[in-house]
Amino acid sequence: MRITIGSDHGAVALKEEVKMVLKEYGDIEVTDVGTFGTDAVDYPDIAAKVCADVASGKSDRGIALCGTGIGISIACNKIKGIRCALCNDVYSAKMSRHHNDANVLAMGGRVLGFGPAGEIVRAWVETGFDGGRHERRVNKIMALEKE
Ligand SMILES: O=C[C@H](O)[C@H](O)[C@H](O)COP(=O)(O)O
Repeated sequence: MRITIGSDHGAVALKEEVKMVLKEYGDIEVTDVGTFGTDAVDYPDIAAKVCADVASGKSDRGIALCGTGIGISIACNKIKGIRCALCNDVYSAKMSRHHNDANVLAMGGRVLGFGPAGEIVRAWVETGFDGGRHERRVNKIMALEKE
């Protein structure tokens, strides 16, 4: 699996922790689009970089982080082809894959501790899409982009 990850200044430390979790798998190729320091950056710019990789197929999925996860998830969901789920718990992370086929995970660096965030990432990476009735609904979500 190829994953592009990015964060604003509010989640740089979390981004490093998430990368360590992804590295444990051994077969996940991670692209880090920044930011790399504590200087303030604008989360829509990071959302655009993460989602460009997912929408183009360069990456299979994306992980987008900011202080709360709210701003970057809103921005990601403006981009065609993206279904970004803001998840602060493992159940939501699993369901975002089972039912929504979320291709971008958002989390908040000022919300989550490293332990819970790691569990969320593992659940999200390891869970598949159920299809069936959920495929119909996801297709309707994607059709909304064309309106
Ligand atoms: O939803 C937005 C994110 O939480 C941002 O990380 C946050 O707004 C950045 O705030 P500040 O510029 O005060 O660090």
